[in-house]
Amino acid sequence: MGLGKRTDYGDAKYAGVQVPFTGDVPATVEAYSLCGFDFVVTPLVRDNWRPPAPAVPENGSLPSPFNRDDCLYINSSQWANQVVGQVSDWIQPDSPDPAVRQQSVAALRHQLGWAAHLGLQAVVLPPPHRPARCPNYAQVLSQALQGLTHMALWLTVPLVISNQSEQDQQQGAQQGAQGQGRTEQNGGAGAAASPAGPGALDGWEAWHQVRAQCDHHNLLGAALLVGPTLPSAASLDRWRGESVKAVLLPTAVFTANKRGYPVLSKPHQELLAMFFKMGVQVVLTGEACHDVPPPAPPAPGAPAGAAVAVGPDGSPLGFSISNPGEAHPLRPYWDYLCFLFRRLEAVGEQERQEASYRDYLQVPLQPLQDNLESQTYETFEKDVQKYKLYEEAVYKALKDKLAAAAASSETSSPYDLPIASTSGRGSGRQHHHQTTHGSSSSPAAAAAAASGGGDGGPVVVLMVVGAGRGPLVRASMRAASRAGVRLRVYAVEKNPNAIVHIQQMLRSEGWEADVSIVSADMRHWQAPEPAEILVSELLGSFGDNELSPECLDGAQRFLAPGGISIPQSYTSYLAPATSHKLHHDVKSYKDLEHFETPYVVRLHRHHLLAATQPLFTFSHPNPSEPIDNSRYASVTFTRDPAAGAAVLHGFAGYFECSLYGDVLLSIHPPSHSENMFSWFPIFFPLREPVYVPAGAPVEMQMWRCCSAHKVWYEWAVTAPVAGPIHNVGGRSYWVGL
Ligand SMILES: C[S@@+](CC[C@H](N)C(=O)[O-])C[C@H]1O[C@@H](n2cnc3c(N)ncnc32)[C@H](O)[C@@H]1O
Repeated sequence: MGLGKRTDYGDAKYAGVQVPFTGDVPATVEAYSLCGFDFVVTPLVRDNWRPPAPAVPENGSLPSPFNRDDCLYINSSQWANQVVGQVSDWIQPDSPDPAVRQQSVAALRHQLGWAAHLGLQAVVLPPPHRPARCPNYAQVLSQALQGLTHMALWLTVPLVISNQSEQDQQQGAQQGAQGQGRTEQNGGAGAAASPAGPGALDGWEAWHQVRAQCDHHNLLGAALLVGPTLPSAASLDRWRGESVKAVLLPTAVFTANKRGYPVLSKPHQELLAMFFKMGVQVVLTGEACHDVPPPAPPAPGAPAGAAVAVGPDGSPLGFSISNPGEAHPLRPYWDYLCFLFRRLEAVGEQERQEASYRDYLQVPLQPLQDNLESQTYETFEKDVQKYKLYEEAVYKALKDKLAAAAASSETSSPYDLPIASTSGRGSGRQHHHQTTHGSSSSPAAAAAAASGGGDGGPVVVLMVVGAGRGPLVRASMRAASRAGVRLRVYAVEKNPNAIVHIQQMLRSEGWEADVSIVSADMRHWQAPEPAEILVSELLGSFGDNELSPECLDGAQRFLAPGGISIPQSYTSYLAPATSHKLHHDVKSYKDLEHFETPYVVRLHRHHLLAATQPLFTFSHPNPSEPIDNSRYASVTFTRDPAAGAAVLHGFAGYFECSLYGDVLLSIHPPSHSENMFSWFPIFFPLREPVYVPAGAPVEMQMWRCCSAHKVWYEWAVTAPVAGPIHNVGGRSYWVGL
């Protein structure tokens, strides 16, 4: 029935329970569903079942591997949705004993085949018995995965593996191998520095061994087995980017509170909260092992025979116990999971709206090369916070201009002011008529406007370049009104369709006299007068990737000496990232091009392996002569050794932008502008996942390349191992100039 009614954490609301082998699946499912659990995990065969000898009978027909009574038997899709199969725990495909190995491989194949035949949604696989080296296990799984279309394999991965059991396994393996006249190399995983603590192995290493050999197959996921001792928080974070399908939570991990109810330690609660938020389901394992007091007497008005359900602290949970399942010994564990799930903070409105974009690959916009659609502008314009920041930046710039003008007026004549001294409404309107009909305004009209009668207040020439449907014009007008300044605005936009919306805005706001619309490419427009302030928003998720530098280099011709560009500068940032989901989605295109394309993504199930590093900075206006917007950076990301080894799927990119003075507009996580949602991060994928040993730094190279008609990025990993340079010569992805 779900841990709660909330839907904001996806499938995490469905909890499962591991149960012994059952011959009567419907009755078992029913009993545990009365107790609250949504599905059961049950063995596919009886414990004592072993595969038949491999001999083929004389008549050529293959022997049936199972009898009806030996194996899980279901014949209804309803049960298939509520049953997850469990592969026998004794199976050891990498046993040093050849007989055990052969029998294990045969049993694993039989059981996987049977589970697929039943149409189960998933099966839980036993943990690799030799976590440091399990090629046979991986090979059988790999073969099975090739034939599967929907059934998932959930590999049990203990978060922490006892070192002793691994040593025993290795010794056994060496003895076995010597007996056969050959030796085996240690796979390395067992020898790696363990974030699991002394005397323990890192379960992540075992997981990585298997999934790497299974070529990162999407139907192979991890079922994380939680023990009483947890590894470091930094190492647990790695699972955020992995394909975790379930958390196996033994009843033995619970402690008892003062009233005897099963509860979890604070670190375990936090771990569970992390997985709930990732949408991961919990499966309770083991028998009830807490002495829970009998249910409290029924609440007044409750149905006859009902008892009140209470939480671990004894407080009523708001519902009555009126069915036998609620008196089930595992019920207090389920109640506690409900309690933890229900108390999670609600997902914010913004995050809820973005939920459908989570980990969804989008190719970045190219607003210079393409004309954006009205709906795209409409989406931009919903971001109130972005325009507030622009308004603030324009306001501060105007205030500084006024202050500078006032300071200079004390020492010189008013005609020297950096601000045009007057503006006549009549001249302004005329000016507007000229520009809306053509693609440029007339210098004569501008000169007339600058000297025209009017009310004698200060007038600042402000140009919005790349005005879209006009929201930055609106923000600038608001800032001017706050600062007590009159603006003469030029709204320059190369998308003729967007201009229709600006015209409408000017009419409805009565700004026709103050704003001139210019239908032109800012790089080629001949401005009738210099601008004191140049406002633009040409930023992509990586800052410069929508070609703001190239456009503003063209536009700065008409910025007055000492004029201000808003933004003043922007810097891109990168961090190495694990994201199984993104890697899989890019890979599913089955071509090179998609691995050499950066994507805009609302990153969700991902993990940053190290802190971000700054990459490329652009400042405006740019006084360099000639201007060179190509860039190269070599970046090293150091990692906390306690975080353990990890896998690198690509790089997450962000930008931070100084609009003016201290007004910052940022999607860089440490400084992200509050409530701003216009940009999702960017993701640069890698063709092959890279194993990063514990504590090993990641080094990458990134180039911003420019030619006459396009700009593109190339990127490569150079440590811990060198990999291919991606997108050489912009062969797969570029931004058109
Ligand atoms: C990201 S949109 C921003 C639009 C608007 N300022 C806003 O905040 O909603 C960038 C706009 O700049 C325009 N643009 C891009 N390059 C341009 C250029 N070289 N000259 C004129 N407009 C340009 C695009 O057509 C687009 O309307």
